Amino acid sequence: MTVSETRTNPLQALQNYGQSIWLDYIRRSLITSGELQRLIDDDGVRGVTSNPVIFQKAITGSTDYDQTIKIIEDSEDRNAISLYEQLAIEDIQAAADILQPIYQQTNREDGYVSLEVSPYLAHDTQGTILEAHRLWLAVKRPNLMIKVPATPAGIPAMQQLISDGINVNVTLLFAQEVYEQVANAYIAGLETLAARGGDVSQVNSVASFFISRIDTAVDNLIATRLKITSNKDERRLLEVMLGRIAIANAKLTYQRYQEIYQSDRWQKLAGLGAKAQRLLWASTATKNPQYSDVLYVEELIGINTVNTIPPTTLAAFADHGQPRSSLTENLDIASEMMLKLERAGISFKSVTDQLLFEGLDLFSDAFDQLLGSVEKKREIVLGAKLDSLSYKLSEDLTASVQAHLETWRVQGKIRRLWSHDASLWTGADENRWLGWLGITEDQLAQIDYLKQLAQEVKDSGFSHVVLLGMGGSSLCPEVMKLTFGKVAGYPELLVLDSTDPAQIQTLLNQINFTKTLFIVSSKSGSTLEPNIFKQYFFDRVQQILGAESAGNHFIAITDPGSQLQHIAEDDNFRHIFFGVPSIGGRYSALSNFGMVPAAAMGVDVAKLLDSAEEMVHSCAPSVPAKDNPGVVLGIILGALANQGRDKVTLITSPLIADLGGWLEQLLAESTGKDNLGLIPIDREPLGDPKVYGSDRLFVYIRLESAPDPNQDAAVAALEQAGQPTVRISVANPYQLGQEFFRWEIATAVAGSIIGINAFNQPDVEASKIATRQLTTEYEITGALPPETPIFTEAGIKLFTDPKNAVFLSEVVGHDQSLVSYLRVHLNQLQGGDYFALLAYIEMNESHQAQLQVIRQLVRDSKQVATCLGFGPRFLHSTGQAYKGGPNTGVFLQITCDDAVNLPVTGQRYSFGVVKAAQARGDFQVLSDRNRRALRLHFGKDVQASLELLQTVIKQVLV
Ligand SMILES: O=C(CO)[C@@H](O)[C@H](O)[C@H](O)[C@H](O)COP(=O)(O)O
Ligand SMILES: O=C[C@H](O)COP(=O)(O)O
Repeated sequence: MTVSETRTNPLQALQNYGQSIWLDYIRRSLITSGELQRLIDDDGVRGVTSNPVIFQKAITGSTDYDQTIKIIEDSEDRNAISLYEQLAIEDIQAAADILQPIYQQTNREDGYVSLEVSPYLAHDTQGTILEAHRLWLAVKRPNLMIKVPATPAGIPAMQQLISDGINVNVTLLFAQEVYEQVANAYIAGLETLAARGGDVSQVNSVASFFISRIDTAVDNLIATRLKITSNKDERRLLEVMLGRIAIANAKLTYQRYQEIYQSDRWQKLAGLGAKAQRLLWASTATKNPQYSDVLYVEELIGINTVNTIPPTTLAAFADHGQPRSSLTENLDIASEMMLKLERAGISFKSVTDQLLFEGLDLFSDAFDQLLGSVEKKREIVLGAKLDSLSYKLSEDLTASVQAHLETWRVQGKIRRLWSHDASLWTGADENRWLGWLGITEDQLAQIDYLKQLAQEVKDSGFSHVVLLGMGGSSLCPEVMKLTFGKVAGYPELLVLDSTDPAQIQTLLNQINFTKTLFIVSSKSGSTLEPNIFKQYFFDRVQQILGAESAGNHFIAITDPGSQLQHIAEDDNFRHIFFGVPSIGGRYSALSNFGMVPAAAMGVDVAKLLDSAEEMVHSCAPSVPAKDNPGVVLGIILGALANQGRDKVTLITSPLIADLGGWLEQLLAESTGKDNLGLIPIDREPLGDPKVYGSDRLFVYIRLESAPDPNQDAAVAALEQAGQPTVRISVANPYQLGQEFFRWEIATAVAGSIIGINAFNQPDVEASKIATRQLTTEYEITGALPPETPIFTEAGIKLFTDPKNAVFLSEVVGHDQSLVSYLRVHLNQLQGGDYFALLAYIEMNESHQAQLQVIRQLVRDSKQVATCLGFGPRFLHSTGQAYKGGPNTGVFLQITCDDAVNLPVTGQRYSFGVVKAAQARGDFQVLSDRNRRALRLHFGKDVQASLELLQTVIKQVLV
């Protein structure tokens, strides 16, 4: 090319027409490769815009960011949104620095880079204001523009931000009327700033007016009309509008711009140095290949405008663009075009309303994808440090799960969960029970007191720590004890959660009072069992060590202001650790109820909580449903329950088997109510696939450091047989903290899908009341109300409620025997039912083994799910679902005469009486709820009675 042939770059030439070209694109390599600088130098680019779609394409579709994600994650675990923001902010800052000279040379007219607030805030004025301020402070560049959508909530936010001196790019503008609101809000914002004595010349703003999407939408409507009309005039009218409405709309809006910024009102601000809010043409890539690829550049050139252009259109215009002052041409035709549109019966208002709606969705969807992709990249970096989850479901079940996942994503339900929205459940007081969402972070922030406690207990030379508590106050400590065992250098943890005198005696045989630290743990501080445990053990310690020293052997964990707090203060307990009132017992594992006993037994709680925090980040509100491990699990649990697969069968590696006990409470007590919910099936012996019905979901929690090959084989066989399965991999026991959190989220989500309040326990309260009536009666009369068995054989007495007694005796007829009664009772089991043994006897290995055999016999014969609970501990756990959940349980309660008599200090009743009252209270509520329940009462020789029962059951099931 000779010198004379050298032609000015058409992009550069646009400056001569008063138009600035910005680049509608950002990506890290654009900056690091020097390409942005080249575009500035060669093509006259004077600004950069970004949006959620642009960042989604940049981060999802490239490896530009992977190394940075690794570096960040290696130093400190972050959640997806915080990772994304760091990446985006780094890019925005780098682009702002490159554009800084233009910002200065143009006296702050150009040289801006835009960063959009979260699209999830489009309907939240205050949220947008806060987020914009946060991003403004984080980016720390004067040539930043914060993008805010032109929604009814976004416009007032923009006005406020302008008055705060923050540059704003108002985006998603389609309609002239909305533009006018935006321009007025901008002017009002500047007026406020001026009235406050602020420097209005420092603030700048653009109004991003979308172009091509209008033609796409209108052309589609026209095409539909053309298909159905043969009227020539109408066809001509319609055809003439194809590809012309967007430009007409922009021209008329530009005319309004000129009028507004010539007004007297504006002139006052202009006199103070204010800059007009320029119209910025966005969405200017041609979408219809039949139109010129530079249509939305060539036709929109005018003084004091900006066109933000994506790279391909930029290159096309540099190649063959023909600049001319086009915006003010043929305004009459533009007006006519808009009138014609209305005349043709196409409502432009409906089109622009719809475009705004779709535009918001598009950005939200892109943001979801972006955050999902960042989460995936984060998971790759974390590897086995994050427990993984996979599932195998039938096609139907998969479709149902996918549908729920999509609903949760589209309706922003994870964000609603994290923002404590009670309407996700029943709209009662659920919002008051979500404190567990933030507990891991809070605990880590004050980890020192847990470390100090661990050191103090270690130094004190205690041989045992005894945890006295029930349900939510005992099950996590029990998981810690059974998983971590005795930690070298620390006392051994023992957990007492039974009023069975034999069980208490077994504990007494294990400890030396002078070397034992007791932890009385009760959130409410008013639960019967921990209260009488405290009375008993405190009295014993006082007797041995004297009144002065006893308190030194006691720690309390309770909610502030509880009765237990006052008792602990009066008795000079060594420590009182507090719970968080907005965390219910079963969600309290990662709070002091789990962590104080764990620290006392020498578990590295900082390590456990750090690991849990990784799962918290994965379940964060910013992680879309399908990538959110807690939500995925919850949706599977909820969706399958709603289709009759409500028996959540837990298979746990031997070393972490006790997690099942904790999960039982969480799932059953949270969801089992209103005749709905999940029935957890824990520790049921594994069987051949043919012994299971079609009411199960199997969840295999595999400890990768110590898996059980038998479980592996059984689960593989179940998958093979088409049973629905979820697999969770836990690399090592310290990652159990992750499961506590994942399952809490999952339970809350499942509860929402099932449609119940996941945070109350109405039927547990009912049996507490029934028990209290009985113990009160005992205190007055010295005896529990008399009761008569319906049948007795070999020292085993049968009790039931009057209705069931009539039913049983009618069916049994004259053939009265233990075998007959049990046969009739068990014959009530139908497909979809479950069988539960409720044993108010000492929970020890030999009793468990015998009851497990009975359970397995019933399961194999009836092909129903089976449960085993020891009373009274299960009352604070699965008891809720047995009474309040689906009425599909057939219950066999077992009680016994106590061989040991242990008095409760200060009471007329003994522990044995309390246990008997609990069993009777439990039975009474089961009956009140029309459950199918039979009670067997053994004599003192429990072992022998269990053996007999096993024989009888075998005869029943032949
Ligand atoms: O709003 C601005 C600039 O302020 C742009 O980044 C704007 O988001 C984009 O031009 C559009 O989203 C692109 O839309 P489209 O070409 O996909 O229809
Ligand atoms: O799960 C909770 C149990 O019912 C015990 O309650 P608590 O911690 O208030 O004593």
